[in-house]
Amino acid sequence: MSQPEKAWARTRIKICGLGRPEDIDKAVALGVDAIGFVLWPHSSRAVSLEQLATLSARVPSFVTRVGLFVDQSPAFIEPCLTYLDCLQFHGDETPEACDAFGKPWYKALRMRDGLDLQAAAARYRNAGALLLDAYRPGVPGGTGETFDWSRIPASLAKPVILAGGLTAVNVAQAVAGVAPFAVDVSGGVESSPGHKDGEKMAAFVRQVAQADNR
Ligand SMILES: O=C(O)c1ccccc1N[C@@H]1O[C@H](COP(=O)(O)O)[C@@H](O)[C@H]1O
Repeated sequence: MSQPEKAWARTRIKICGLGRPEDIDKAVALGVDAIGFVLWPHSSRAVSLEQLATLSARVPSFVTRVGLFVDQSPAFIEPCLTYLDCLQFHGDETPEACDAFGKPWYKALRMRDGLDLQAAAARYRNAGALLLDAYRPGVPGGTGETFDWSRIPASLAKPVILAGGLTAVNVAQAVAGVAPFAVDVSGGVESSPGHKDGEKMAAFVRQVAQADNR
């Protein structure tokens, strides 16, 4: 894989699927850029609206609170908006559906065979970024699986958030090979579903910094 030129001074980090106050405090202390709350109720990492209200209050200014949704109705999403800075759409949402909430958003795309990323970037033209995740039929995300990073074009009209099976072991290689705007990790920094592991989060953040030569 050739080394793409870095367009960013540093690789942003999002840790997703946090459900415990102590995990949020640790992630914030480690300097992550974004905290992800899974609001899709079928996930083992899902938080309720009440939990979202409590957990989001622990996140200080300048750390982005991201809400993850999978093909959910406006009636479900709207009450969550007060507690979120940005929306991650991880299903088959249309661009119009993503645009409907007056919040910054980005679109997750699962890297199934034949996916045309250039066409997707044009279609989701109002997205702040494209999050690229592994494809497993019937599972919308959070699989812990990687995909072939060489499928990502060197030049794409949207910033790339690289996700899918990232861990402290492979993230430096991912950052060097893809030069994404950001990396997103969930299962790779867990001790069990929904329970983040402080050491694994710290190792992940360290590896990204090293890959950035910071
Ligand atoms: O984490 C979940 O439970 C989840 C459920 C439905 C859609 C997406 C989900 N998580 C996102 O999946 C990617 C990759 O996660 P992993 O690091 O491979 O575990 C990431 O963007 C999570 O935000």
